[in-house]
Amino acid sequence: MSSCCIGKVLNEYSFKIESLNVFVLKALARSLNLEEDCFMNQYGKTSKINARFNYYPPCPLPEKVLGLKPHGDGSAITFLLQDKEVEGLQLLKDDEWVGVPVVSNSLTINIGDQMEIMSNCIFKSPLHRVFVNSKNERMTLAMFCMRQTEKNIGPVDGLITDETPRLYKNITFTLDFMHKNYQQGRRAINACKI
Ligand SMILES: O=C(O)CCC(=O)C(=O)O
Ligand SMILES: [Fe+2]
Repeated sequence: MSSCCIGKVLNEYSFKIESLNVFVLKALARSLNLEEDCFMNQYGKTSKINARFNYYPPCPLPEKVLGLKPHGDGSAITFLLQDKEVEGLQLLKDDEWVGVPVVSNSLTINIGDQMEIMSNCIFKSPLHRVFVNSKNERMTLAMFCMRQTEKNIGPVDGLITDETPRLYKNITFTLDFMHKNYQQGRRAINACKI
């Protein structure tokens, strides 16, 4: 596929992901009996999508190497197109690493740090990692939908009550902020907690 063709396909795919993102943001808001635009309003009309192509070659020492070290996504929502056949993604659930199965013709949807903040920790951004194997290569495409401008994000008003106090500061959650924490082996979300 020529680079021009890849650009066109990726552009079309991004538009489809953006409508799916709006659909998911509204559905998450409705599930909490909140006004359906409340996440989108914070998130802004100028939402950004970062696309990351992940390629994991076969590795002769899979028990010694990780494809991606444990991390939470910095997005609000991530839409992951997994490899058609090869598994590798695991997420931490109740202190155990659980494999995420490959389901054909589907997307894996992950909650990111920005949604954890906006929902005041009702929707949690799970720690996840990728393992490699010695036989097969693996390829995935992650679409990170996020707010990325200078505007702050924070827990939405309707979720802060006497019983459920605010857990996160209002913060400018940029990619830079996220990557700095990641490189230093820390979770950006922890730096947002009150
Ligand atoms: O490749 C995968 O299965 C997961 C990728 C991922 O977690 C990421 O790109 O943030
Ligand atoms: Fe991730």
